[in-house]
Amino acid sequence: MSQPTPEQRYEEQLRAAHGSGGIAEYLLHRAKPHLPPWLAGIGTGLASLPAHFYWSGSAAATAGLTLVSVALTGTTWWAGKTTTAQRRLHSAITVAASSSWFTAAAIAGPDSGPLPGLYFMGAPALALSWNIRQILRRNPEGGISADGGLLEKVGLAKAQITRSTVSPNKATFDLQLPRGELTQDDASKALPLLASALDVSKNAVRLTHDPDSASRVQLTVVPHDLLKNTVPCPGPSHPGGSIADPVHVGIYEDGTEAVMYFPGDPKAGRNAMHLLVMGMTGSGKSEGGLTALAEILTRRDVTVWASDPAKADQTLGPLLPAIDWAALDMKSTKAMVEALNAVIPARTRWLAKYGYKQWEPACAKTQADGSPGMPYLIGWFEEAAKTIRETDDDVFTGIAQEARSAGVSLVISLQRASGNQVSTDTRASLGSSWVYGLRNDRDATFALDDDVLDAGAAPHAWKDKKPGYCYLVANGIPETFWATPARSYLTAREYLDWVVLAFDATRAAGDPITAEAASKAAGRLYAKRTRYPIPGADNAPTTETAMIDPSPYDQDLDAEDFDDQDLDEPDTDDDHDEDLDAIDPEAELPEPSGVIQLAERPSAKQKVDLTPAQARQAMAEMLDEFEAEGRTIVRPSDFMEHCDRHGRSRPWVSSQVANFVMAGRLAETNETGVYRIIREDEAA
Ligand SMILES: Nc1ncnc2c1ncn2[C@@H]1O[C@H](COP(=O)(O)OP(=O)(O)OP(=O)(O)O)[C@@H](O)[C@H]1O
Repeated sequence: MSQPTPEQRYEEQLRAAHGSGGIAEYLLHRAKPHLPPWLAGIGTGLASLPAHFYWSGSAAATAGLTLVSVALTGTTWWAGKTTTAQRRLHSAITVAASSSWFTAAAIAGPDSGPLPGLYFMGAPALALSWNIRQILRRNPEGGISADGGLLEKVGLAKAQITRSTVSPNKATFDLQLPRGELTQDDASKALPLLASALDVSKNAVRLTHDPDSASRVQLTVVPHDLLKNTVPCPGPSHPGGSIADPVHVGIYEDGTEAVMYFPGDPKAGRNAMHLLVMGMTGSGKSEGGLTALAEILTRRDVTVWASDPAKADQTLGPLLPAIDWAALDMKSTKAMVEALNAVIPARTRWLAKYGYKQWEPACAKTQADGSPGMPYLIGWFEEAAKTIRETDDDVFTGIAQEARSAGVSLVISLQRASGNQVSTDTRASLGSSWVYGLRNDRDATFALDDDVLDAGAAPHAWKDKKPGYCYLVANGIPETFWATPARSYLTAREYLDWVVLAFDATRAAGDPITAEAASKAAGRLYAKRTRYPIPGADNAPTTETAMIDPSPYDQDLDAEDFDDQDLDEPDTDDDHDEDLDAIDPEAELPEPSGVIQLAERPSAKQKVDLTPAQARQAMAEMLDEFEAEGRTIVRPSDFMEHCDRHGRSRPWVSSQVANFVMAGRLAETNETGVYRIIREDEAA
C-alpha cells in the first residue's frame, strides 16, 4: 500500500479531532497547525526583554544587531530563490520586520516610543498572514499548487513550482525537481498520470526539458482542444516567393503558424530538409502533403518530381500540371530514383563551379556567365513503402545522405516507418518528420525520437479519429514546438486548380543540368514524360519534348528496367479513347472562352529573322571584332548585349560560348564566367 502523502496525513489529523474529547480539545487540535507563527511572534517579544537588559546603550550591540538583521533578511531572500516569487517576498518581509523590531527593542527597550504599538499590531498581522497562506495552500481536492497537491499524487512531491503563467487555455509551470533525487525523465514518466489526474487528453500535457539543467523542466497544460475545427488553407503565404521562404502548412494550438523550410540556411545554422511523412490510413497525411505541395508550387525557384506508384493520380491529380515529373507507376518511380541519384553529382558540380557552398535563391537566377540558373528540386514520394518494398530497403539512403549538398530535398510518405519498411540508415538520414495519427505507441517510436515522446508527443492518441492533427519535428522548428500538436490546413480542390493555373507563369522550368543527368539515367521515362495540361488549356496529357536529346543515351538503358512501351499509354486509356470517338472532326470549333498564356511573350525586339546558323556566324564575327579591338578576355555578358539583336535567348548565347570553348576559340580562366580569346597562331 502506498504511503499517505503529507497532505493526506494532515487531513487525517484534522479529522481525528472529531472522534474523541471535548470542544476545547477539538479547537486546540484545529488550531495546532496554525500556532507556529504566533509562537514565533510571542518568542520575539519575550526575547527582546533580556536583550534590552544586556545590550541597552551598547554601540557594539547596536551595530551587531543591525548587521545580523540585514544579513538574516538577505539570507532569506537568497534561500527563497527556488520558491515562488510570492513566498520569497512574504518570507523576506517577515524576517526584515521582525529583526528590525527586535534590534530597536533590544537597544531602546520594547516599551519605548512606537515599539509596543508596532509589536501588538505587527506581530498578529504577520502571524495571520502566514495562517491565511497556510489555509489557502491546503487543497484536499488536488490540482497543481505551488506546494504540491497534485504533484505529490503523481510522484513529484518534492518538485517546486518556481514560476507559473496562466492564460485562458494554457498553463505553464517551471518545475525545480529535487536535485539528486529526480531527473527530467522521472518527470516525463509522470505525464500520463498528470493527464489522468487532470482529466484531460494525453496530448494536453507536455514537458520541455531545460537544456541547461537536468533538474529543471517546464510543464504545459492545454486543457481544451482548440484545433477541433477544420482549418481551411488561407492561401499562399509567399506567392511568387522563393522556396527558401517558409512553407506554411497548418497552425499550432496556440494559433502560431506551422511552417517548414526546405533549403538549408547557413546563417540560421539550418541544413536542407529531408522529410518523413507518417500517419495511419485516414490520418490526413495525403491532404497535408497536398497542402504543402500547393504552397511549394506557388514559388518561383523550385521544381517538383513526385511519385505515387500505389494510387497513381488519385492523390496528386489536381497538382499534376504543375509537377515537373510525375511518376505514377512503379517503373517510372524506379526511373525517378535512378534519376535523383544521377542528378545529385551533376547539380553538386554545378554549384561548386559557380562558387555556391549549398543551394541558395541566387542559384535559380541566370549566372554571371549567362548560364541558366538551377532551381531547387524536391523529390516527393507518396506511398513510399511500396517503392521500398519493390526495390530495396536502402533505396532512399544514398539520396538522403547526399542530396542536401545538391539543392535537393527528399520527402517520403508512408503509413509506418518500422524497421521492415524503412532501413534505420534511411530513417536516420531523413532527419525531419511530420507525424500524423498512428495506430499505437510502438508506431510512434518509429516516427519520433525518444525526447519528443518524453516531452509528451502522443500521435497514437489521435489514431485516424483526428485527421490533420500532426507533430512537426523538422529543421528550423524550435524544439518547444516539437511536441505541440498542430493541424494541417485542408485545401479545397478549387484552390489546388487555382494554384496550378495562377502560378503557371511564375513557376520555374527544369534546368539543363538536371535535365541532362535525368535523361541519361532515366532515358525516355524522363525525357518523354507525360505533361499534364493546365486546366482549361487542353483536354489531354502531352508528352514532354526532350530538353536534351535522349537518343545517345537510350542505347545504354536497360530495356527491362525502363522499357518505354507504355510511355504513350496515357493516350490509349479507354476512357480517353471514348472521349476522342465522341469528337466530330468536321464540327465547327467553339468560340474560345479565354486565352491562357503559357509562357512570357517574346519581346518585339527578339523577332529577328536570323537562322540559327546565321546567328552562330554573327557570334563568331563578334568574337573576331573583340579580338581586333585588342581584347584578350571576354565574358558571356559581352555577347548578351547583342543577343536581342540576334533574336536569341541568353541560354542560347551561353551555349555558343561553350561551343567556342570546345572548338578551342575560347579558354576558361581561373575566374568563373571569364574566358580568354585564343589567337589563331596560338590555336595552331
Ligand atoms: N487537415 C484536415 N482537416 C480536416 N479534415 C481532414 C484533414 N486532413 C484530412 N482530413 C479528412 O480526413 C480524410 C482522410 O485524409 P487523407 O486521405 O489525407 O488520409 P491519409 O492519411 O492519406 O490516408 P490514406 O493513407 O488511406 O490515403 C480526408 O478525406 C478528409 O476528409
